[in-house]
Amino acid sequence: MRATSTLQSPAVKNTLDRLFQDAAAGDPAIIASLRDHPARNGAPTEAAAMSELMRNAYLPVPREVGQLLYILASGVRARTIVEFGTSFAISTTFLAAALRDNGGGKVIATELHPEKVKRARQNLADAGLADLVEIREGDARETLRDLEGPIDMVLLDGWKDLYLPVLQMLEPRLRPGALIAADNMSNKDLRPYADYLNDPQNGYVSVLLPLGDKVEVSCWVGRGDAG
Ligand SMILES: C[S@@+](CC[C@H](N)C(=O)[O-])C[C@H]1O[C@@H](n2cnc3c(N)ncnc32)[C@H](O)[C@@H]1O
Repeated sequence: MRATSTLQSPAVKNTLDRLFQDAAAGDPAIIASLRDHPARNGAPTEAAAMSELMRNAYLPVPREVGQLLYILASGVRARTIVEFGTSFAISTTFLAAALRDNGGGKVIATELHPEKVKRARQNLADAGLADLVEIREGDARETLRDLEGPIDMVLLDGWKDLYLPVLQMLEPRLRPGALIAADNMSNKDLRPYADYLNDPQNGYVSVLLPLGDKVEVSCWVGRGDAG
């Protein structure tokens, strides 16, 4: 009998359980070891250098945020989803599971660290979802530049200073009603992003959800003549 949701299939469930366990076992020590690093104390650090420091850290969305991503992608019957910041593909797995249940589509994912790209591809293969994901290795500002629309949904979960430029780059290809989920909104570096999304002139209706480290969920309504 078919499971009600692909999230309940043994391959997806077992893969997510293993990845969340590995993240819980390893991430706290990595993050603690970097506590005094200049990059964690506000000093500007180039995206690639930061990714190298975090090469073994999962930094995943929590399970409830993963569930939210599945719900949003299912709710808008997404076919094309863009993900900025893939790491070991935990969030990607939730998004791809929704695509499977929507009848197909593609997550265009992007990750800067080559070793993480390899591990993410393996994890997606283990979950039986590799056919629904294209991982573009490199800097999102380059890898997502030539993307074809229309885009139904975007997840922003890379380094925080790039949420706004990456979203603005994708904006011309958002379809009306596209959903944007931005994780880690409690990070003060995301104030300019929140301000932009909450200014109605910019074409979004937006709300902050108290899940995990806080998630901003926004709907692209466009910059038409609001009268
Ligand atoms: C918070 S983690 C992503 C976690 C992932 N979404 C999950 O739930 O499993 C952020 C990831 O974004 C990647 N990243 C940061 N800046 C990037 C950029 N400019 N282009 C592509 N990837 C980037 C980092 O290497 C890191 O692996």
